[in-house]
Amino acid sequence: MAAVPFPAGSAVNLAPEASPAASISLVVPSCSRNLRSPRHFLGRGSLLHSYRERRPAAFRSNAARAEVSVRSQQPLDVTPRPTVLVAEKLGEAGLDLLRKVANVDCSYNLSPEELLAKISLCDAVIVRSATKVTKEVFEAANGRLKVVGRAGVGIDNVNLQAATEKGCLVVNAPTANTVAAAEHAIALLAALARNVAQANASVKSGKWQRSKYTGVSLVDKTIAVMGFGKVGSEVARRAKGLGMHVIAHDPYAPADRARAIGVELVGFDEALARADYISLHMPLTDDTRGIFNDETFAKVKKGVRIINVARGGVIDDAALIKALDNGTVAQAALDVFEQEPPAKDNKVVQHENVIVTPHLGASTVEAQEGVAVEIAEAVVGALRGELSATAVNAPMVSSKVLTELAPYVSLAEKLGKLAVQLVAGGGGVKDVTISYTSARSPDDLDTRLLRAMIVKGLVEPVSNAFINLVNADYVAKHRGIRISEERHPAEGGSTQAQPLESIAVKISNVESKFSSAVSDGGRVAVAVAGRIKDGLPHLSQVGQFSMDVSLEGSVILCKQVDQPGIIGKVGGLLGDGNVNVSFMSVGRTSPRKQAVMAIGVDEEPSKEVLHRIGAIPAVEEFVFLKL
Ligand SMILES: NC(=O)c1ccc[n+]([C@@H]2O[C@H](COP(=O)([O-])OP(=O)(O)OC[C@H]3O[C@@H](n4cnc5c(N)ncnc54)[C@H](O)[C@@H]3O)[C@@H](O)[C@H]2O)c1
Ligand SMILES: O=C(O)[C@H](O)COP(=O)(O)O
Repeated sequence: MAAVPFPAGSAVNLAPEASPAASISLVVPSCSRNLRSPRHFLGRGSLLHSYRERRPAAFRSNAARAEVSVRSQQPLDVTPRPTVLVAEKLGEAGLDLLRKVANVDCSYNLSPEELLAKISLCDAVIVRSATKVTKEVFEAANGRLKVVGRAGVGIDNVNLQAATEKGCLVVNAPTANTVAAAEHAIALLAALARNVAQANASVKSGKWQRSKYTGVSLVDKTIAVMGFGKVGSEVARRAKGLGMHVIAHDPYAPADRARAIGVELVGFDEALARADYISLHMPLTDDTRGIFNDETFAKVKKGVRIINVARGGVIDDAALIKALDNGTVAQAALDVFEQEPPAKDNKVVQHENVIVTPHLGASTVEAQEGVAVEIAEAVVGALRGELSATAVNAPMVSSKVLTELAPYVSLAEKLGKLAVQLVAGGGGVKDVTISYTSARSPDDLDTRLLRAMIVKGLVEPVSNAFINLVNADYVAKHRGIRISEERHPAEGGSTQAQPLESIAVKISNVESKFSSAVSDGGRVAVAVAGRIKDGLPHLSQVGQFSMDVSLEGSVILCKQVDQPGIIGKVGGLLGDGNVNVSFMSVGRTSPRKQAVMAIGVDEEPSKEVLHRIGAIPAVEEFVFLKL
């Protein structure tokens, strides 16, 4: 240990000298720094942070409120309440949850134009299946809309691509209406087999046609469940209870789940060929749109009965009419339609062998209560910046992983910010390599969050883009930034308990503003690395110079000829300029040769102070970097 002259009260920490990793650190005690919770890294850094930035007026009014509040000594709420538009009917329990944290605007049955007009005033919108959340809606939101909550399962009415591009999180309520949908499928199955709907209408019209409405039995018949997910599995269980043979087709369903319920998983064609009843439970996607078409109906058992509680678009209507007319399909029961509500003269709806319900699958009292709470919790969590377990367009990161990665999330963003500021003409970043040094096996280290935050750090300082976990990969790709990730085993000192020893960010094929940041044996690349020390992000490497600077406030990097008195001179100039130094570290190649000094500062030095630092004869180059 050696004393280094610096303002009184500083703690001094000298790392062992070695070349080129030697570093001398000066630790200036600072006020206590509370580690923010993971949700705040995500929230302030992504969702809520942007929400605040984009609402200066709201903040001005909050500042005014604060003043009044201080004078009158009333409790102060300085956080503006987000606005949640509830565009379709939602259960009271969900609305109550929302109202605790947000201004809730229940505007049902908006026309598309009315939705476009309202959306820029909303931080979140909650819809069911009737509201189309189109690309135009995301554009009209003007960056304010941060969450779309789908109070149900199917998200085919939300333009996910547009949501992702705008960094808008889409969450759904995937579990609360499962049983209701399965029960409705079974209700339609039984009604179809026993002509309940037609017979009911007939009796009410004064007729008594017993032989006309003779039905067919369910017991011992084969039902093919197409889409063996949540609803499909519940339908399968219930169909087995009715004494049916249940087969299922789902290219992605695990065989053990099917085995556990006693269901045989089969290929698409085999399901068609064997089924007396076909019940549809797959989502509407590009792959499933019109999957029941002329070709498909040519493969079914003649006289098959079809139940669709999934999505109308899965069946090609024209093909279904033909199949009904020629007896290939004996009957169909439909809860869902390509266009909802269907036109009055819709031929499928009007067909005598078709029974219909107006998209009632999820419409039970119990399901709607559950869905309302499920979606309200997801939207409130997302507005707080928490990652939702039901996120549709963002990686799901468990809360355990989130908690342990929290400090690294902040480090990652700061390293991205530092690296891009070292690039001369900041916009030309194309090749980025992220290196994670960890004692853990790659399977135990989820780096998606860190990669997203590095992209955020890289792109936001040099653009007006808003980046979060939802759109980081899209933005990087869109800007032609190639991100490669490397993992290196930790060399020592770090344990499995610690997720990472260090993170390094290297930008290749760029010119550096600060030549000492160049690494890669002289090839053009700027590189910085950092680690977590005492729970806080620290800069540990710039180019080939090792150092140890707490990454708070801003950083001055200064390359000089290593000689006595430089640290004092720079510190003195900063002190004269009323700039508080939080941390200082010197890394050098060998004594009295070149050194890179990193100085953490709480305030931004004036141009005059920076100029005077640059004018110190031993200083060869320096750069001021904002964090
Ligand atoms: N009518 C209603 O009110 C109502 C209510 C709830 C759900 N739904 C709809 O039912 C569908 C299923 O809901 P869920 O909660 O079971 O969803 P889920 O995601 O749990 O299940 C869907 C299953 O379909 C499978 N699948 C995907 N592509 C397939 C294909 N090409 N062939 C066969 N299977 C395929 C998936 O692997 C998955 O297992 C969704 O479209 C949903 O919108 C409708
Ligand atoms: O996908 C769903 O959850 C169902 O189709 C229910 O839709 P709904 O919320 O409009 O009833």
